[in-house]
Parts: sequence; structure tokens; C-alpha cells
Amino acid sequence: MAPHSCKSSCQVDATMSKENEDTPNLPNKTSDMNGIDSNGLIDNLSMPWFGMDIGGTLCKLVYFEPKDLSECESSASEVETLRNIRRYLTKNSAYGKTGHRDIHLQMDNVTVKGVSGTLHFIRFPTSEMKNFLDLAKYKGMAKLVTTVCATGGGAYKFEEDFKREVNMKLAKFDEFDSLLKGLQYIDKNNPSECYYWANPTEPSKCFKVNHDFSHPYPFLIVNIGSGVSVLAVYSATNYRRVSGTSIGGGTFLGLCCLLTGCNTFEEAIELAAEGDNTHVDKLVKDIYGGDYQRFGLPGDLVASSFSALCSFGQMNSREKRSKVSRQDLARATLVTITNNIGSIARMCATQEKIDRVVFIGNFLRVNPIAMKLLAYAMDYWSKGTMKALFLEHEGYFGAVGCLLQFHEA
Ligand SMILES: Nc1ncnc2c1ncn2[C@@H]1O[C@H](COP(=O)(O)OP(=O)(O)OP(=O)(O)O)[C@@H](O)[C@H]1O
Ligand SMILES: CC(C)(CO)[C@@H](O)C(=O)NCCC(=O)O
Repeated sequence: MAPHSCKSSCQVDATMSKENEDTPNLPNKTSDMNGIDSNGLIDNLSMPWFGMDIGGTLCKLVYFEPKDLSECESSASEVETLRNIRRYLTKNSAYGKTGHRDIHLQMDNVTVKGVSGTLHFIRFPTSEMKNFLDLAKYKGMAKLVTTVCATGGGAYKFEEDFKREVNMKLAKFDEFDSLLKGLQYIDKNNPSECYYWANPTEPSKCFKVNHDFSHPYPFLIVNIGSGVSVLAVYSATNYRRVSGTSIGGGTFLGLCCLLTGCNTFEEAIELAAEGDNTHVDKLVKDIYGGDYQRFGLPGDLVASSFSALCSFGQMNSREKRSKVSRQDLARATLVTITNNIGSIARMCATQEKIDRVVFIGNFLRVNPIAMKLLAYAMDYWSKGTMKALFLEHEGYFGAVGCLLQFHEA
């Protein structure tokens, strides 16, 4: 099975600019508003093959492209529009300035509701929702698509806008039900979905190792989005949201932009990769002169985040602050937020007596520093009894899960 074809990571844009695109040829709509033509074909061909997870920062859009669409197209009245939409989504990797298709995550030869096809993964900032709706209208979706599956807070917040702007009804599903449904489906369909980091503290020896997650229960999910939710999962349908924190991916990005003047998540991560948080943080050894042995606190452990900027050795704090680079500040912000999340995750796992902790959410996108830090912290503080696991489709489970739930209903 090769469902997870590893193509190059690619970008599809959702500022959704309308220039340089195929202009769709809008047909007259002849099928009824449920999208079913006289042959029942449109039901399979058109909507809802879209699942959207509209989060506080990013909107994740999953498009299922049925394999045999071309065979059926000749008898479908909406073919031209459908074909244009499909071509637009699957042939581009960037939509406008801010929409991206994660081609490396594409899953071929998967089955949804008995139909074989390909799952495409697209994301754009939720702040671009108006542009997205304009584009959807421009592409003829208002005349074709009647229902889109949606989850996340934005499924509620933007429900009226979808109706008003593109005459689309949102079939809403709970974000955590969707997340778990999508996670189970994707893990089942992609043998290399789940992994852990071996030797996370030794850069030259650190590598990803595939993990068999076919018998997953119980496990803890730590979903690091704008905010963080922690779920204890006991079976496919039995789970609880045991904790959460507002100090999450959104906090990292907001603070990093404020402290360094950067403008994007990618820039923040690049800066962090070149920085050194020990120029910013106060370590145990800065306080103890070495380890605090009695309670097992190593000298290199961060004792107090950012507090080297208040006082440090012989240097006064203003002098110290002027010597700290943007890179150091970005790194310290990343380490602070990540360690805090790791600490909450460990406490929840201990309380729930769970030893497998799965970290997901787009905060982990292109972010090996955070993943390795979490891997190390879970291992170190649990004395090797807990394992940090990661998933390749880190931020897309909700979008897939709501699509699946619609087709199950
Ligand atoms: N291109 C990007 N633009 C903005 N943030 C990004 C980007 N890539 C990764 N991130 C990180 O991912 C986080 C959002 O993750 P995710 O999409 O999982 O959450 P969300 O659904 O928007 O939030 P919530 O679930 O809290 O509503 C951001 O806060 C940021 O840290
Ligand atoms: C509000 C949600 C659930 C939206 O996905 C998420 O951003 C979150 O879990 N925030 C943390 C809220 C808290 O528990 O403090």
C-alpha cells in the first residue's frame, strides 16, 4: 500500500487571488439542491467531498478527489464546474498569497464511503476567510455545492457567512470527535503515520522512528493549535477533555512577532533554529553553580524562562538585553512555550495513568525543535516511563474526521 505518496512539500494559496487562474465555465444548475441528479451521480461527484476545520489561526481544508470521476463526468450536468474546481485545487500548490497545499501529505488510493480516491490537504489563515468565500463564489461553488462538512470554532462563527456569501450549508461536527475520527482513519491508511524521535538531545544521533500505533488505547492527545487541548482517549468513542491551556501555538507566534519583529510562523521557526535560549533564560547552574542534585535538577535545565534579561553575572540587565539577538529571543520563546506544554502533558498523563502521549496540531509544523524538546522532556521527567509520539498529518485530523462523519451519518 502506498497511500502516503511523499511528493515535495508544496504550497497552495488561499489569499485566493483570482488572477492567473482558469476561469470556470459556469453551467446552468439542473440537479436539485441536495446535489443529486437523475442518475444519483452528482451525490457522489460533488459535495460534500470537502471537510473544513476552521480554527482560531488556520483553516484546514481537505478535498477528497474520487478516482473514477472522469468516467462519470459525461453524464453530470455540473461537470464543467466540477472539473474546473478539481483542476484548480489539484493542479496548483499555492492559492493566492497565503493558501498552501501540503503535497507531501497527499494520500492516494484511500476509500471514503466505498469510493476510492485521493485526499488533498490545504490550509490558509482563518483571517482570509472572506477571500476564500469570494473565491468559492467566483469558482461557481455557490451554484454547485450545497453542503460542506465543517468543524472547529469557525464552523459556528462563519456559518452565516457561508450561507449568505455562497449559499452553502455547513454540516457541523464537534472538533474533538472529528479529530479522533480523522486520526484513527489516517493512521489506519498510512503505515508511516506515527513516529517518535530517538536520541532527541543528540543532534547527530537523533532520528525519526516509525511507531506501530495499531493498538493505541489508552493514549493522551495534546493538540497544540492556537490554544492547547488535552484529551484522554480510552477507546474509539470514549474520551474526555482533561485539560487545556491558552498558552499554545498562538502564544508562541504572537510573542515571537512582538519580540523579534518577525511576521510569519516560518520566520519565527527559522529564527529560533539559529538562536540560543541560554542567553535569555536563567538555568539551574546560573543559580546553583551546577546541578541541584537533591531533587534531580540538572544544571542545564531552565530554572526561569527569560530571567537572564533581568540580571546576569557581572553585566547589568540593560547591557544584557542589548546583547541578546532576535534569534535568541525566538528560541527562548519556543522553548518556554514548549516546556510549559510538555509539563502540562506529563501531569495529565500521570493523573490519567497513561504512558503514551501523542502531540499534534500545527504548532509542530516544520518544528523539529519543539518535537525533540517534548520527546526529551517526556522521557527525562517520567524516567523513561512515558513516550512522546507524533503524527505526520499533525494539523489535519479534524478536517478529515468531519468529512468521514458526514458520510457515516
Ligand atoms: N503558516 C502558519 N501560519 C500561522 N500559524 C502557523 C502556521 N504554521 C503553523 N502554525 C502554528 O500553528 C498554530 C495553529 O495550529 P492549528 O491549525 O492546529 O490550530 P487552530 O485550529 O488554528 O487553533 P484552535 O484549535 O485553537 O482553534 C499557530 O498558532 C502557529 O503556532
Ligand atoms: C478553544 C479551543 C478548544 C479551540 O480549538 C482551543 O483553542 C483550546 O483548547 N484552548 C485552550 C483553552 C483552555 O483550556 O484554557
